[in-house]
Amino acid sequence: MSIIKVGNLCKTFKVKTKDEGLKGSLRSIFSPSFRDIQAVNNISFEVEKGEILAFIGPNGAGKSTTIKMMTGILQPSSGTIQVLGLDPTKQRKELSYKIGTVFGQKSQLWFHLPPLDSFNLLGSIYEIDKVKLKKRIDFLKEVFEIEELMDVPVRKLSLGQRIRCEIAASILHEPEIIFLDEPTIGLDVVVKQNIRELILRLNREEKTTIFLTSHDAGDIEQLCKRAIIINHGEVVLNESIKKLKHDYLNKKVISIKYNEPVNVEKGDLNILKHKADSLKVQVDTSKQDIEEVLEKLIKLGKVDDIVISDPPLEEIISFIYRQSKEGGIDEMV
Ligand SMILES: Nc1ncnc2c1ncn2[C@@H]1O[C@H](COP(=O)(O)OP(=O)(O)OP(=O)(O)O)[C@@H](O)[C@H]1O
Repeated sequence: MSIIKVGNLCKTFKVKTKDEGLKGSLRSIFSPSFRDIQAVNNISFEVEKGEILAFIGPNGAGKSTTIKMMTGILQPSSGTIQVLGLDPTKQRKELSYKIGTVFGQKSQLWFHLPPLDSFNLLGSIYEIDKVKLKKRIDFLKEVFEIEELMDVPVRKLSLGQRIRCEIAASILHEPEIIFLDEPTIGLDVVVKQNIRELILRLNREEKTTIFLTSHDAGDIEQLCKRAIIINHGEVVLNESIKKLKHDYLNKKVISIKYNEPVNVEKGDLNILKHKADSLKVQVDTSKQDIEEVLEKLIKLGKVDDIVISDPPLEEIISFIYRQSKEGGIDEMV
C-alpha cells in the first residue's frame, strides 16, 4: 500500500537578481528583476508502507525542497502530494502528528536544555498523555542508550549523542513515517553504524516507514531496499538497491602507494591515474577478480600502502545522470 504519493511535483523559486556595483544595487531596489530557479521539476513517485527508501542526489538536486513540500513546510508550485492520505499544505497540523523529521544539520531539541525537557515539551505539543509519555521516554532511553544524556544540556552533547537524542525525539509520538535528512552526516564510522542499527530496528519493530536522504553510500547499501535518484530537480532513476548495486556498485578503486617509482603495462588493468610511485586502478568485480588484480599490482614494486574503496556515491549518481541524458556510457571513471 502506498502511503506517499507524489505526482508531477514542481517547485520554482523566484530569486532577485542584482547587477554588480552601486548602480546595480540601486536598480535592484527601485526596479528589481527576478529569475526562476526550478528546484523540483515534474517528479512523481510512490512509497510503500514499511519501506526504507533512499532519496538521493548531488548537492542542489532538490532533495530538501521535496522533503519540505512533503512535510508541509513549503507549498508546491504545481503537482500533487498525498502523505498518509493527507495534503501536507492544507493539513499540515494533522500530518505533523503522524510524521517525524530529523534534519542532521538542524536540531529540533532546545540547545540550552537537557533532552528530557525537550522530550517533555514535545510530548505536550503532541498532546501525549503523561503516563504514556513517561513510558515512551523510558522505552526510548533504553533502546537509544541515552539514559545518562537526558540531564545534560544539548549543547554539551557530542554530535553522535545528539543525533541519537534527535531520532528518539522524532519518534516520541510513534509516527508512521520519519523523514531523515542526512542523519549520519559528520559521524565517525562506529557511531554511524550504531545509528544505522537504530534505524533498522525502528523500521523492523515499529514498522515505521523511512524516507532517507544521505550522501553516504554505506547508509544506502545497509538500510534501503530502493533508491530514487534525483538531479537538477528530476528523477533520473527509481530502482531497487539490489539492481543498483549489481549495475553500479560493482566497481572498486584500488589506490596503491609504492616505495619506489614503478612501471606498469596496461594489459587488462583499468588505470585511472599513474604517478611515478602511485597507482589508482578501477576494478569491475563482475568481470575481474579483485584478488588477481591486487596480486598483479603488488608484484610491481615494494608497497607502502593500499586502500580499496567504493567509488564515491556522487560519482555513481553523476554517472547515472550522464547515462540517462546521453543514453549509455560504458565505463564509470
Ligand atoms: N528558499 C530558496 N530560495 C531560492 N532557491 C532555493 C531555495 N531553497 C532551495 N533553493 C535552490 O533550489 C535548488 C535545490 O535545493 P535543495 O536544497 O532542495 O537541494 P538538495 O538536493 O537538498 O541539496 P543538498 O544536498 O546540498 O542539501 C538549489 O539550486 C537551491 O539553491
